[in-house]
Amino acid sequence: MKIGFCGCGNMGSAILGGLIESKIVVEDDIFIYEPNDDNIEKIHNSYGQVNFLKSNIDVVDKSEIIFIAVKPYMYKTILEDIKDKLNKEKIVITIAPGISIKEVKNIIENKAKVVRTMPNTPALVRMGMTAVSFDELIEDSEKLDVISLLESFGEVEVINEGLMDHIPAVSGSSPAYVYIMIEAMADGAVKAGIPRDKAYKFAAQSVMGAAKMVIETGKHPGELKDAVCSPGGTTIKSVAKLEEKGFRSAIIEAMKECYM
Ligand SMILES: NC(=O)C1=CN([C@@H]2O[C@H](COP(=O)(O)OP(=O)(O)OC[C@H]3O[C@@H](n4cnc5c(N)ncnc54)[C@H](OP(=O)(O)O)[C@@H]3O)[C@@H](O)[C@H]2O)C=CC1
Ligand SMILES: O=C(O)[C@@H]1CCC=N1
Repeated sequence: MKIGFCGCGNMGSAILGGLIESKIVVEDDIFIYEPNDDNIEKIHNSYGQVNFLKSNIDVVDKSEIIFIAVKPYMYKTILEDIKDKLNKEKIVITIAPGISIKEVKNIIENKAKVVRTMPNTPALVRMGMTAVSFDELIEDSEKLDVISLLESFGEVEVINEGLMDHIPAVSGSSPAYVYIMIEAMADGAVKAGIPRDKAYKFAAQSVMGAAKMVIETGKHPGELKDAVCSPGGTTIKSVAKLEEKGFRSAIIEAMKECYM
């Protein structure tokens, strides 16, 4: 499978890293156009055999599946640039919030098949969460190929495109909320005298373990929370303080802001 990247910054590099680490694609079959020299250097230092090309058009020419990994406002220009190199054998994968399959198909004049996704940066460590919606023209075998590709860097859920605008809040953007929480937990630990490097480890490992408990036990998060709260113990005191400070509603309100 020949995979192209039109742009390869934070999210493109995370997908690239996941694809290469999972070995679903070899470096030699990856084609990238990326104008930022710092990003090129970083990618080159990690994955020396990937092919850097001179334009997005060259990337499309060489690739079967193409990730458009640029900022949303650049999509229109880039899709217009590449459209003459597209054909029905090629699949364009979008990763931007707020851009529908229909809009993309209109810009490229229906010349290729389109897959809309919302990934997240933990793809880099193959712990990504990707939502995917398909163009109606995509055949079942092509859907399976795309899903396998996306699964190489994490979990995948096929969803109705009508829900796609709500996915950044819960998975595309949500790693940022968790990083803030880990940072805050580490600051609290440092305040109490725990060395900073250890503080990050305690905080991050606890977040990862708690997430794994939700996924692997299938228990309701509230039940898992109750199991941590001993009567009259330490946890219920911090839980009460979180409720007093509006922890839950802060998250729900933040998610509303995320909606495009
Ligand atoms: N970051 C994230 O967690 C997530 C991002 N996304 C989506 O991914 C997309 C990319 O975001 P992100 O990776 O964060 O952004 P970045 O800015 O990190 O990456 C975009 C890259 O595209 C490069 N670029 C600029 N112009 C062109 C061009 N004409 N052709 C090709 N590449 C170009 C940029 O270079 P330069 O720096 O020089 O401008 C940059 O390196 C966005 O649509 C975003 O919404 C989706 C899910 C999660
Ligand atoms: O902040 C953004 O707009 C992108 C989309 C999801 C995560 N990052």
